[in-house]
Amino acid sequence: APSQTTAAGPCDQLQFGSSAFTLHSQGAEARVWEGQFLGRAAIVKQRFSKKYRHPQLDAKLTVSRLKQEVRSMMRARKLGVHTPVLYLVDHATSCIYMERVEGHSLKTLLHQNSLVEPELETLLVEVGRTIARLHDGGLVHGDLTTSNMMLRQTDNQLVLIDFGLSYNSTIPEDKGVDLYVLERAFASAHAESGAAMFEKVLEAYRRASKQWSATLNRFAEVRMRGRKRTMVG
Ligand SMILES: Nc1ncnc2c1ncn2[C@@H]1O[C@H](COP(=O)(O)OP(=O)(O)OP(=O)(O)O)[C@@H](O)[C@H]1O
Repeated sequence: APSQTTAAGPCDQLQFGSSAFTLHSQGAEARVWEGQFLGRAAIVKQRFSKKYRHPQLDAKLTVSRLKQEVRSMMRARKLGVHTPVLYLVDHATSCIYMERVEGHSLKTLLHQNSLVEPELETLLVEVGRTIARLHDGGLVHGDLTTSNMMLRQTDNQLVLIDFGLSYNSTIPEDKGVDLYVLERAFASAHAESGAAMFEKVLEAYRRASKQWSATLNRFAEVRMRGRKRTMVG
């Protein structure tokens, strides 16, 4: 039963029933664990407290971020975007148990040059369509990078992960910033071909999104502001 979940010690161990989880990675606000959940490969994302924050404020923030992340994952799924299957939300330990997506991130695949045409083009088009689906549904991802997009080996589907910074918005500026973050990610992680790849993503977005005009106008403005900042700073 879910109530058996315990996080022993200062969160350096994680246990569900009799199965133990091993630490996969540690970010600034969350730890990611790997293990088995009811016989399935699982990832557990655990939010932890920030010592410098006021304890009560901190607890409230942790709870609201956890809820927001879960809601956003579910919302994306309703919009037809693939996200990890949600297994369990444990508020007692601030943990989200979810499907472990089998496969690699887009970042890894692009670095390894393991994608060749026409698969690469198909995938970039899918990225653009996926973001359009999120945005048209009023959801902004908040951390669109090629590390947060995975190609699931079992069905060759593009799966979006890490909804930790996602929020509801229909404001073109917010969507424009979302696209700008992805453009920067392509440019910095995939130097030679990054710009050309992002152009394909953008073209697919333009074709797929009903609100493309307002969003892409804002995106152009966000981009200009970004450039000015780089030139000054
Ligand atoms: N459902 C999943 N299936 C497979 N791998 C996952 C899954 N969720 C997370 N990961 C892996 O764990 C890493 C960190 O997860 P996530 O990005 O959600 O946490 P985070 O602490 O917010 O990280 P970041 O600092 O990148 O924002 C991912 O980059 C990915 O490699």
